[in-house]
Amino acid sequence: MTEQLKQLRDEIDKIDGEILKLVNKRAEYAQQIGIIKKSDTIYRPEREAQILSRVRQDNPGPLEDTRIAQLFTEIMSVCRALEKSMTVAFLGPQGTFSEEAAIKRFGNAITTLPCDSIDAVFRSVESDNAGYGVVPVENSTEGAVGRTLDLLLQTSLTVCGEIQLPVHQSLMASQPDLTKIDKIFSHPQSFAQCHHWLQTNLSGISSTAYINTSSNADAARLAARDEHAAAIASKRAADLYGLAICAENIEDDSKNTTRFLVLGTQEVEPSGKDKTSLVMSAGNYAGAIHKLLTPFSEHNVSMSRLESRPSRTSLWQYVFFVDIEGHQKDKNISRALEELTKKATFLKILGSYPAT
Ligand SMILES: O=C(O)C(=O)C[C@]1(C(=O)O)C=C[C@@H](O)C=C1
Repeated sequence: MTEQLKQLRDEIDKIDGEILKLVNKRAEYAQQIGIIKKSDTIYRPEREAQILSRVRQDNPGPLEDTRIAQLFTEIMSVCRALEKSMTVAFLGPQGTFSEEAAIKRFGNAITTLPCDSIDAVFRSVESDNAGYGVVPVENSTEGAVGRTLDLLLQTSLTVCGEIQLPVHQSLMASQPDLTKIDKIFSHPQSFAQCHHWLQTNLSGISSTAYINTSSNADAARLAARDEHAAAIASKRAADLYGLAICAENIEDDSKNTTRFLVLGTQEVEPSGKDKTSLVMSAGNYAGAIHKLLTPFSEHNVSMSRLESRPSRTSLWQYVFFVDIEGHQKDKNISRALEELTKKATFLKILGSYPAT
């Protein structure tokens, strides 16, 4: 070993000693906070969002901001686990993008509960089998996830967070020779996200050989059992089911992103940069929607999303899912919501939470 290498490693050893002391000191403080909170909610999304925003802002580099956020998410995850263990339900099986989203938000020091449907994720949190649930709500290529919207309308749960996950699809198989492949398994949304790539690069495989599965991870599981099959799924699923990656980043839009919601039972306090989700409906007359939207413009509230969905109560009646910028405790928002209550035939506030 050269003298210079030894010196650098000695420096790293000293720093590791400091980090070790400091993270444990931090964990002790979290433990004390846990005692003060007693039976109160341990997970505080607004506080975690503020910590992540501060460390990103103060980050001198060379580590990238996203790496720093990952590191601090894990530090908070282990501190939180010391206060109380936490179970998070998600759309399974293991290896789905929903699981990735759950770990992106909560870190690895959680118990994960894979569920076989979006309905089951809602049910797990409603019945207290899990403290929180993670469900997909929209994809930048494919649009809204209807089932999630329908269940949000009925549930007693609150939305207490959002997670944006860049979604990169890979083609994988039990052996790397693509000429042997005669069928492809995947979730319908993933087929749609990779439509152009499949037509250009695998034109020999007819779309009748595309087999829909309930999740990407399930597609990987099925492909692992059949040497003539490939799957479109995440790299994580390939690792999990021992598949070889044949092609990476095959999504047609490199910015392909899925937005997930965190479901819980708590009202989240303002973080300083928040979003509020609500669902409303208007009467069936000319100008009804315009009337519903005026309180937002009058109180200077920005709307980041407006999605219509059949109400499922009567024919051609719609509900509108709306995301606005700010927290329901902000003055302009609470005033707009007060007026909206008078104008809407139905209004349900799903929750305010830190915007990402
Ligand atoms: O500040 C708190 O309330 C804590 O419990 C500490 C802590 C943290 O590790 O910083 C952990 C869990 C909460 O979700 C928020 C922050």
